Amino acid sequence: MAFTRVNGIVLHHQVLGQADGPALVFVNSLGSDLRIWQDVVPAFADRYRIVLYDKRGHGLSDAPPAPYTIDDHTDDLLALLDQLKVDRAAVVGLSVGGMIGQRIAVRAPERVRALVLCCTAAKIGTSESWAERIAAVEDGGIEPIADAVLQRWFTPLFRETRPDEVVGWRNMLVRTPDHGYAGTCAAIRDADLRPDAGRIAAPTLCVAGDQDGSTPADVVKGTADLIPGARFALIDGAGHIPCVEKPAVLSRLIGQHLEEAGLV
Ligand SMILES: O=C(O)CC1=CCC(=O)O1
Repeated sequence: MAFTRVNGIVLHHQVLGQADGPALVFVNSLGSDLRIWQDVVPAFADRYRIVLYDKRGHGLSDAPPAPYTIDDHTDDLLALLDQLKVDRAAVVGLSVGGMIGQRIAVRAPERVRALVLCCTAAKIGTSESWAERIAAVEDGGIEPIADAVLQRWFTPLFRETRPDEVVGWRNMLVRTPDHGYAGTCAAIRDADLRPDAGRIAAPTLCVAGDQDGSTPADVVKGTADLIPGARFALIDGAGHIPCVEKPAVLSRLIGQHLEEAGLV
């Protein structure tokens, strides 16, 4: 666990694995923090230098006043990599984390060796849907929307058979600062990365969950189709957070992609 000041805010991050291995960065989703990667990291810790962090407004990182932009989040990641002296990294991003991954691949292509875009898209939702969500959170906090979010995060099977874990991940969600959450909703609302998707040069794998209620498989596939050479993979029995629900399957897909990209 470490804390670093970048762009005027403190970011919480962890560096694990092999100090001299290729860098592998994981970027979390809306309402989550770096703990969502805990069951994926062990598959890579023997070969990679792994960087986990809480993006602004989330986890133990600072939550400056809303709103944020995807470029704010991207600036934070670039500054964090500078601080850690990581010149180039493979980037795995979940949902809004995948939007940050797409943006860094366009803005700083020399720093991205490979990209895994998990349950994400170049455009997520509509301005109206995000405006509604921001208004709801500004009005009553995250608690009243939490159960609806959890329904998109996890499949019915996961929710029925692993209720204590659902409670734990729900606790993570509702403990996100309201303005950190709403600020990142605004970043997603305002981001349309489709015009630049064709400029992504990093080898890219797009992964979808077959029961994802937030970025359905056809939406993820639509983004894969915009990125030159991108591959698409579908995980059966997964919602929006396969790093929690299907970590072994996701780890295998990430590992194969990184090998094909020549990282190890
Ligand atoms: O809360 C959701 O609907 C899931 C989600 C959308 C963007 C993100 O990062 O998570």
